[in-house]
Parts: sequence; C-alpha cells; structure tokens
Amino acid sequence: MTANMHAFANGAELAGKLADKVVEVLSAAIAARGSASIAVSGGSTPKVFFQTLSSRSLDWSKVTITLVDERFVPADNPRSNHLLVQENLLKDKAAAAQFFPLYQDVPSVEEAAVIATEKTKCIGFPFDVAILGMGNDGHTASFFPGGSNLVAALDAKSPRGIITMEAEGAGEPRLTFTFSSLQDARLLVLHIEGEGKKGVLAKAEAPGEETEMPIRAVLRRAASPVEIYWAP
Ligand SMILES: O=C(O)[C@H](O)[C@@H](O)[C@H](O)[C@H](O)COP(=O)(O)O
Repeated sequence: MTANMHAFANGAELAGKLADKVVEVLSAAIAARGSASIAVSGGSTPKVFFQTLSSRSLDWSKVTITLVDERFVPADNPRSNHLLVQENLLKDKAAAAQFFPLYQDVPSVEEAAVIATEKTKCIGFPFDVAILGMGNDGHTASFFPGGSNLVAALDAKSPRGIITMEAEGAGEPRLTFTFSSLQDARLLVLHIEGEGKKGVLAKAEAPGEETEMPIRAVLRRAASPVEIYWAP
C-alpha cells in the first residue's frame, strides 16, 4: 500500500494538523455508526499531540480509546503508556471518552494478553484511527527486531487481538495488538519527529527484511494508506 508524507515546520504545527484530521475521522465515524475508536502509541513523541487532541470538541462520550501496545507494568508505573495517556489525553474534553487499558493485574503477561484480547473485542474492528510511532531500530507498536513473537505479530493471518512480545530493546515484557489488528485502520498514521527518525524511515523504505525493521510490514503490506506525519 502507499505511504503519504505530511511534513510540518515543527511539532506544534504537526500536533494541530494531526488533531484536526483525527477529529474529522472520528466525527465521521460517529455520524456513520454512532461510535468511533482510536488506538494510540506510547513513547515520547505523541505527548503534544495528545494534549492538543484532548482539548478538541467532539462527542467524546461516543469515542473509545485504547493503546496500540503497552509495557507489562501497572498504570502507576512511570513506564506505563496508560499513565501517559491518562495524564495527556484523557483530560479536558477527551476525559469523556471510554478507555480500554491493555495491562491486566494478573501474574503473567500471557494471561494479560488473553484477557485484554477478550476485553477489547467489543471495540470492534477495524479501528477508525490507529496512531503508530517508530523506534530508532525500526520497531513499531511492540514489533521489535528479535522479538519473541515477532513472526506471529507480523503475520497477516494472525487473528486480531493482543499478543505478548519480549525483546532486548523492549524493556519490560510487552502487550501489543497484532499487525492484523492495526493495518486496516480507516486512518493509519505513522507519527515520527526529528531528523534521526527521518533517516530511520529512509532505511526502512529501502530493501531489507521486515524482521530487521518491523515498520516495513506496515509500509509494505498495510491495507490502508500509511499517513506519515513528520516534523524536524
Ligand atoms: O510503547 C512504546 O514505546 C510505543 O508504543 C512504541 O512503539 C513507540 O511508538 C516507539 O518506541 C517510539 O517511541 P518514541 O516516540 O519515544 O521515539
């Protein structure tokens, strides 16, 4: 599928334009089906975008928010993506949205994946919006090079849902939606910032194995166009 580059002067301008687009798509979903869904990524990049989106007018009571992936830590842990979303997105007008965490308070990440898969089924697929990030190693979601379940995560035939991932670059064990869960989002966004990430993207767009740079699976095989939002 194709990728479309949207380049902006700075992160603030990108955040405003991306929030405009997300509100447009979520509003259209609500008008068409009475509800809307968005899966967002964690990390350091999305913070300003979350803050900008949280203040936008939308029937947030009809919006379900979940995470593309999560570290297997409780929401009071500073590494938690739930905490990042709680502090930056689930506030102001967006506080009225319904949030589905991926972390579950159970002994194993495997058990958490089974429970989270069941609990998130009611959100419905495809997502209206999926916001992906990308690491300097070319990972996206928790599809890390060398990851324990990377082949299954990237397999288009894997059932939609959440699987576990452990990898050297991942820190804690991870919970991640599969490629099959994310790749047909009505709006599929790759949000990256900085010259370094632009260089990583260029390497990912070059020939090479998907398992070496898992973002390649999204760039090459996503059913939806990949809308790349970049600022220096
Ligand atoms: O849990 C996570 O870390 C994210 O979901 C992950 O996939 C993130 O998008 C990339 O690692 C980029 O992170 P930065 O925005 O911090 O570069």
